[in-house]
Amino acid sequence: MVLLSKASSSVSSEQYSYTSNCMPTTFSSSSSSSVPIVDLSKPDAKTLIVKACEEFGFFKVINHGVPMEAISQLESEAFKFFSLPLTEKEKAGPPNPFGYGSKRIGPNGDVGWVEYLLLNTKQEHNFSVLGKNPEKFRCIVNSYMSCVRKMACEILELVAEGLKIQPKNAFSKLVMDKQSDSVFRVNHYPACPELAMKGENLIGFGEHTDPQIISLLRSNNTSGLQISLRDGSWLSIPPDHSSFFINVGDSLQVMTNGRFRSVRHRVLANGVKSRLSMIYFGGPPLSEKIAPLPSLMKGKESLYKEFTWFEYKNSTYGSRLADNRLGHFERIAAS
Ligand SMILES: C=C1C[C@]23C[C@@]1(O)CC[C@H]2[C@@]12CC[C@H](O)[C@@](C)(C(=O)O1)[C@H]2[C@@H]3C(=O)O
Ligand SMILES: O=C(O)CCC(=O)C(=O)O
Ligand SMILES: [Fe+2]
Repeated sequence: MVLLSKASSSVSSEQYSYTSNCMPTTFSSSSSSSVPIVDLSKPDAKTLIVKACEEFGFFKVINHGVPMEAISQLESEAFKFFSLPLTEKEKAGPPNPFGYGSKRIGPNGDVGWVEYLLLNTKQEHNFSVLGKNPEKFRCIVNSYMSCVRKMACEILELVAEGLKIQPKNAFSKLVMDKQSDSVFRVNHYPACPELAMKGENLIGFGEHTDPQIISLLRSNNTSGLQISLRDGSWLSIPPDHSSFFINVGDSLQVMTNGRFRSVRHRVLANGVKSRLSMIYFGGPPLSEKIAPLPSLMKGKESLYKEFTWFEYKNSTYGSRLADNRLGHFERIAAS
């Protein structure tokens, strides 16, 4: 069921007692690059962001303005939720597409060493099944999301300024729109002690790109996140619980006509410590046309066919995690 790098083994822990299907895998990783760090309070932020989005589709943000209190309250509520008995957590599931999920990711057979809560940002959830004090959980999730949405807006305005796009809210207005189809996810990767003993790798969340515009990720201090570099090697991202990590999503790649790179990334589970991550996926309204901004075309053809976010999202949910989802929407260049 879950991928390990060497021989087969049976994995068991309190809530994870199942046998994994182990497949030999080689995990090459790179250590010669490091991730760009952007200080949002500095005047060079917009230039560094554009460069990072072009080169990596990924960067780390410091001085982000999200109060540590909002972060730690959510982390503590999330840990409380994930430590409930499985039967309690399953009351908030299955994720179709929102709710509690365990091991299965998406509707098409992907699996990972992860359990999660997937929420939409329009607060249409039945929070009454979310743990012991659902009202408290709801307040904490809402205040965290509004802080992170503000940061997403700030970053997207810096992107527009860095790319000399007018008006500067060309991207940010999409995630600030009341109809914005944004998603919020909390992932919990339990420690897998068997891995520590065998020195093996276990996929927590398989490789993929995020379909939305931008993703803002914060995790506790447990490693696991890797991004794919242009040469195909994997770069391990050292965890930093006080910073945020930003991913360019497929939609931003399209809106910049391929100038920005939607980064492939994955998570490996940890043998010793559990990882908790919270990700805000900033998406446009469903009816929004996703197309390159005219000012970025400079007489060039669009690399992509026209589509709405609704069409892209539908196609996404028919795909496997590792698929190249944008592939269907690329235009074949006329020679
Ligand atoms: C396998 C899948 C899970 C996913 C929907 C999909 O069919 C392909 C994209 C996956 C992804 C990756 C980024 C986000 O975590 C996510 C919520 C999203 O929008 O696209 C997940 C989807 C999911 O877990 O439902
Ligand atoms: O949990 C993480 O650190 C990243 C997970 C991820 O990439 C996702 O949920 O799309
Ligand atoms: Fe992701």
